[in-house]
Amino acid sequence: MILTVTPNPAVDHTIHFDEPLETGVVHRTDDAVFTAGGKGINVAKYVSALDVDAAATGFLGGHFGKFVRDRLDADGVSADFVAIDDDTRLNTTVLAEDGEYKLNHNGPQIRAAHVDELVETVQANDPDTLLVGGSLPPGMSLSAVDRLARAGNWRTAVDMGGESLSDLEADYFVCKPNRSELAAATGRTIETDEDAVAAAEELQNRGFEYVLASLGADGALLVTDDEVLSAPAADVEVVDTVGAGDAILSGFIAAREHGLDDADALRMGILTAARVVSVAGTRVPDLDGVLTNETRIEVTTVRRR
Ligand SMILES: O=P(O)(O)OC[C@@]1(O)O[C@H](CO)[C@@H](O)[C@@H]1O
Repeated sequence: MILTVTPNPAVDHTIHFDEPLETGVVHRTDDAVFTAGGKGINVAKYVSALDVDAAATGFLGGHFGKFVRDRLDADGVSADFVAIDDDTRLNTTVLAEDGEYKLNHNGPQIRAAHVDELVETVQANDPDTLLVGGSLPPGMSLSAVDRLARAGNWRTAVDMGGESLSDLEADYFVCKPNRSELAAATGRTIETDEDAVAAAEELQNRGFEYVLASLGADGALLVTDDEVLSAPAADVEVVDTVGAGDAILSGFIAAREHGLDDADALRMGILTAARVVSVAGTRVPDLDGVLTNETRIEVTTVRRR
């Protein structure tokens, strides 16, 4: 079973405008989508839709917290969250003619007792795989992530900001940096494909079993002990890119749970992301055909290690 931890869940609010945004103008729309989000929650939703036994935990409070619980319930994702006093945040994505704007709140205050309760919740669920995803809310330190990773016999995946990746100390199964997180984690400038490979390899050498680097329109890289694999992005019409990284990681983790090899896991990540970017916000798209690899994605070996 996979348990995802989202320390800082969100109601994802996605609104669309057929015009560029301008200061001093009231833009109006009737196109709004609300979903339960936060990186770990998205992974729980997507892997559940890929036939993997999954549950979600983290901190939830207030009306938005109730919204997230209700939506997970409606999506059939089991939830075991620690209740907090302050309100879960609302994150807004504005899709305008001039681009995609992502506006994230820092989130509610977390106390030490909440973190203790979270560790106990994870231990009670005793997953095979734990995933910690997204930003840390005020009051929760990075050492709490190492504590979660070390609190039982699970393998732990992380999807966190680049600087955080370089400061983690426990052993981790996989991390999923995007291009800027790779740069932040390694201090390297990433301009070419070769730069991305070198940075992902450097990160893998620091003790991650796998580094799954999501490179947007350039697809993704998977670095293992033995090789570096690369896959292009699928050719689809993109509505918005929110949740794309969570989807790549979900496809990868789900494939591993289904016993598929590294190349198929990378393929499944790409295919899951292609479906997620084709719908607004972080709602669960139709994932039929992803498990059976209906659209073939060419995976190439960049080099053996
Ligand atoms: O502020 P964080 O925790 O880094 O990211 C949160 C978030 O932007 O990530 C998800 C998409 O990956 C969204 O569901 C959510 O709003």
